[in-house]
Amino acid sequence: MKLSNLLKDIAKTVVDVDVKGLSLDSRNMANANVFFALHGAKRHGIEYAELAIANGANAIVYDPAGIERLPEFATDIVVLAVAGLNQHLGVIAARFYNYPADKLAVIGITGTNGKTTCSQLIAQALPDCALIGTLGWGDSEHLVPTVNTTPDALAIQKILHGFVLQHKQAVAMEVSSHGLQQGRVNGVHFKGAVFTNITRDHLDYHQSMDEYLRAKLGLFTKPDLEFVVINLDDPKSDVVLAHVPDQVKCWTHSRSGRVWAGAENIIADHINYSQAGISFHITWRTETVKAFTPLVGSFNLENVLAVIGVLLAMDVPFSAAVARAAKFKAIAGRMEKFGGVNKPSVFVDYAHTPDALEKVLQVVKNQGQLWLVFGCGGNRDQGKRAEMGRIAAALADQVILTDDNPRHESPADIVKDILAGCQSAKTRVIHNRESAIRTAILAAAKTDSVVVAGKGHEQYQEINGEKLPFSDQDIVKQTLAAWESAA
Ligand SMILES: CC(=O)N[C@H]1[C@@H](OP(=O)(O)OP(=O)(O)OC[C@H]2O[C@@H](n3ccc(=O)[nH]c3=O)[C@H](O)[C@@H]2O)O[C@H](CO)[C@@H](O)[C@@H]1O[C@H](C)C(=O)N[C@@H](C)C(=O)N[C@H](CCC(=O)O)C(=O)O
Ligand SMILES: Nc1ncnc2c1ncn2[C@@H]1O[C@H](COP(=O)(O)OP(=O)(O)OP(=O)(O)O)[C@@H](O)[C@H]1O
Ligand SMILES: N[C@H](CCC[C@H](N)C(=O)O)C(=O)O
Ligand SMILES: [Mg+2]
Repeated sequence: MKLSNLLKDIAKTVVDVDVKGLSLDSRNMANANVFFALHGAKRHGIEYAELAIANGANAIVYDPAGIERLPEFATDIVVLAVAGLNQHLGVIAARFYNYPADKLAVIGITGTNGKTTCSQLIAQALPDCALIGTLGWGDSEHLVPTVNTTPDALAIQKILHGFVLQHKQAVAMEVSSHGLQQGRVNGVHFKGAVFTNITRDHLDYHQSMDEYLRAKLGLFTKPDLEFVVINLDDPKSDVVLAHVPDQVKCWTHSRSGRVWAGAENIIADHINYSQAGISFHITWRTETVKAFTPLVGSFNLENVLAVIGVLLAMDVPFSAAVARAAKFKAIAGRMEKFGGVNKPSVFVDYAHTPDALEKVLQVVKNQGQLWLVFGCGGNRDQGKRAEMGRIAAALADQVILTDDNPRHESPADIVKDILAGCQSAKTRVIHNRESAIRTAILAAAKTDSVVVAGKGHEQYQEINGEKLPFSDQDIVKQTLAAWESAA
């Protein structure tokens, strides 16, 4: 394939090259000869062009933004400027991989919370459905880890191409607001788009909640979208629905009885939440049936309803969709329960936003004393810290503030920000996360509950750019064994 074909209607190529492969990272040029130098958040890829050339690049396509003076390259290197390159990259990669998304039913899921849960449940329910998201990409049983929830534009097309070769039928893909803003999903043809909710997060990156929502809306105006599934109980659902083009079929769900005129509405009522799961009645069109899912918490009912919406939109019969919900398996690091039965119940959960933390604590409340161990990530939204502190103080009986990926920030400063919302006798600080978890569990009575929030499935603690091995799940298991021996 020629570079001129890849860049058709995007940039004019005077000298052409045969394209062997694409890369946007000078450190990873294996099988690639075209290097895309992006205007990054921290630096410009052009700084690495020489290294890319040393590693095999013979064409450099760069974003002129942020470049004062272009370095001098050898004459046999093709050098091309493309304004707004990151927004074009997805289409360029889609062309290179022959539009893999057109051969798959790609379902994009966006929202502050619930993306991983919904995508995993969709993959559990649909045959030959692959995943791309926080837990990795591939089959749910064999996920390849990803750095980002939504990978970069080149990686996405390459992954989708691999799915086509493996004869996958569908893909459930988490679409983050960063991914949308940076054009990582441009060139992906989505069949369906799901909106879970929007609450505070990522205001370090987006300028305001309006900007954050604006980024998310980008998923609902993708060309050739066939259907959307919208959570009508989220206060911003009207805004999302208002942006959906007329020809796209709308599915909605609610627990409140709300319906949307002209949409296919799915309603849950007679809801009974328990530690064993959720039983409810579900109504679609004129049919009402009894339903059950083993997942716990009101937020998981929203996730399950969204997934049932996707299944219906994909022509799965209503009874089959409801039957699948009864078989859903819990997802790693999301309300993952350890202990219980003559031991404290310990929940490892990925709540790292105020809304998620509040919802998780509400689920576990009233099971003895409620212990909470959590912290907030460094180099992320600082404003959410005090809010999470306030929620912790309001809902938990004992709070231990600890470290959660401090990255390049001082752990003491992060905790200080959280403490602004929860300075009280019930709060103490133990920076070492292992000690914090051990302290909570060993002090808990057998009827108590302990929530360890924020890291869920993560297998590391990120400090100063280094990811040190660390697992909440492992520490919880070890400490529960120690609790039992001491009892
Ligand atoms: C702030 C942000 O989103 N950054 C993402 C962005 O990197 P960047 O623009 O900061 O890149 P940079 O470090 O400035 O480098 C500029 C360019 O030079 C290149 N480079 C850099 C170094 C080098 O040696 N050689 C080289 O070629 C880089 O590949 C890049 O193209 O583009 C990269 C490639 O797509 C992403 O991996 C990176 O995510 C970083 C790791 C990150 O932490 N992102 C988080 C905030 C994020 O994206 N989170 C969302 C949402 C999470 C959720 O709520 O679920 C996600 O989708 O993961
Ligand atoms: N629908 C929901 N509404 C509110 N909170 C939720 C919902 N679903 C899950 N949660 C909470 O949010 C946490 C993260 O859930 P999940 O991993 O599914 O979200 P996500 O959107 O993929 O998050 P991330 O942005 O980090 O990828 C869960 O551990 C739970 O505490
Ligand atoms: N995808 C989210 C995950 C946060 C998880 C938490 N453990 C943290 O590090 O803040 C982010 O990158 O903001
Ligand atoms: Mg996720």
